[in-house]
Amino acid sequence: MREKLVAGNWKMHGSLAENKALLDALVPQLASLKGASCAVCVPYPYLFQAQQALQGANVAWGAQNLSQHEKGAFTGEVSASMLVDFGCKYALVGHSERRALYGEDDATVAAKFVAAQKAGLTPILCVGETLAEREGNITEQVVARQLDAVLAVAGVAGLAKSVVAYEPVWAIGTGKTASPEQAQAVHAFIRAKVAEASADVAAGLVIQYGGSVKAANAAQLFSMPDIDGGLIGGAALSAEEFVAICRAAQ
Ligand SMILES: O=C(CO)COP(=O)(O)O
Repeated sequence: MREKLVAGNWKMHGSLAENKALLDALVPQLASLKGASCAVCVPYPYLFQAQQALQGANVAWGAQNLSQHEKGAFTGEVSASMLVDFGCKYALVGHSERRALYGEDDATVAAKFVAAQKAGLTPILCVGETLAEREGNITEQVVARQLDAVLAVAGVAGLAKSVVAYEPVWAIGTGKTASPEQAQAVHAFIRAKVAEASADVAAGLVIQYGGSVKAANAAQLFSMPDIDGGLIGGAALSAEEFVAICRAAQ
């Protein structure tokens, strides 16, 4: 049985003081979380603070991106091994904001996925369609293309050691959450596609939903058979909201 994972993506939010208040609230409230896992993916400058605050706690941590390169003359970039130095367990790869705003194509995302795994990180591979793609009825084609790019370089064995997050772009930050049925349909498609390569990997693959998940809608989303938790944006910045969402995953 898959254990649900709820991960908070803080995006470009936070300060040392705000983070301390949030992390100091999360640690005790999530200490009793059972039957589900949780994590926070913080901006690079706060990885040390997260490591200090969460060491030994029931909350893992990770990054929101990484370089596809191991080391070298890549000014401003951060490597997978640097994330490991700060105790990261996870690294988001291919978030729609990276794809849309920073031109990350499928091949780059796939290379980041491999780099993360090579260093021992668990990549959280973000996939999802834009509103135009959904309205054009090509959601499955888009998600399949994004998955195929990773399968081509990492294989289904690589996916086995990863998490997939389905995040319809039109639901991110908009308050327009996908209905549980809409999300379940794409999650089932993802699982069926992976099952073409390996039924075992598909059965064990954690597929998170992301896109305006809130405490009020989390339980209904997480009740769907192929939704294994959530990747949380705005609601992750509120201890009360994030704890409630994590508890809904138990
Ligand atoms: O992008 C997301 C998580 O990676 C979702 O953001 P929201 O929860 O704010 O819609």
